[in-house]
Amino acid sequence: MPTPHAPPEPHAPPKPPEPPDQAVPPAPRTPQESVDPPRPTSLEAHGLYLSYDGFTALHDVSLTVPPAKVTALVGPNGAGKSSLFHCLAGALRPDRGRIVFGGRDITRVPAHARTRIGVARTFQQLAVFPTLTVAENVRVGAERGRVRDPAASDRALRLFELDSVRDRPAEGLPTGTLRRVELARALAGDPHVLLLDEPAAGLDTAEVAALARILRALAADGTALLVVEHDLDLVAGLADRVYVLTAGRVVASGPADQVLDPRPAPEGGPP
Ligand SMILES: Nc1ncnc2c1ncn2[C@@H]1O[C@H](COP(=O)(O)OP(=O)(O)OP(=O)(O)O)[C@@H](O)[C@H]1O
Repeated sequence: MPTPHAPPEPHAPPKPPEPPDQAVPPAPRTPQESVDPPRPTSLEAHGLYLSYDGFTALHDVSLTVPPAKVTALVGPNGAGKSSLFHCLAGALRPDRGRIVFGGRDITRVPAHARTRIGVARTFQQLAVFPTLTVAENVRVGAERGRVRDPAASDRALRLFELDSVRDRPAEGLPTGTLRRVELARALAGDPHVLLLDEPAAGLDTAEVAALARILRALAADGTALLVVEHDLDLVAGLADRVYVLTAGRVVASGPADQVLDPRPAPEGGPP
């Protein structure tokens, strides 16, 4: 039975960066590439099927996460959102179908190698290293993402307004701050694609608004973003395209204002 890979063990020290994966040539990138948009690298799922002990959790699911756009994945509990997310991140391998990144089939590429070629993710359950400082946590993300430029971590810390807490251990910081640490860590690796699993969970209204601004800025800079999110107000204001998953199938997709349940028309108005 497939199970998602566990997030990094919260109390374990970070693993050292792994050697380059010979089987997966990295997408062409340079240290300067982060300031050279656009980066036309899409992540695509084609006809994915996934089952757990005979229960089909994903049924012929296709989706595209294009560069410079925010794509959202919504649906009721148990719809298969996490299953699809794990397939895209490489933590689960689909039974059938293909995952394609920048034109290459990466279906069999494991999660850690996907991070190195530019597909970064965050976790629904916060997975920061509690004894490391905020800056050290973010540097782990830079190392995982093949970024050697120390300025990349500093940029991510600044973007998520973490400079004032950069030397504090992650342990004991508020949830909203830790969520930003996790986002900064994912971004520090200079990913082409950012997969965000409920990024607004535990954030207050002001933090959600700030998050939306940052995510829009990242998309404007060329990053492909996928957001799995229950907060439909955030999705409505953020996403360029929304996929609705129900019982393991994509039942609707399109621009947010067309796909998300519109308010009922006023009585006597047009049908
Ligand atoms: N490891 C597993 N073993 C067996 N069934 C699983 C497993 N993981 C998920 N499922 C089942 O697969 C279906 C899809 O689950 P999934 O977690 O992907 O949905 P979801 O849309 O992310 O739900 P939620 O919004 O509640 O997180 C559900 O019916 C769930 O019970």
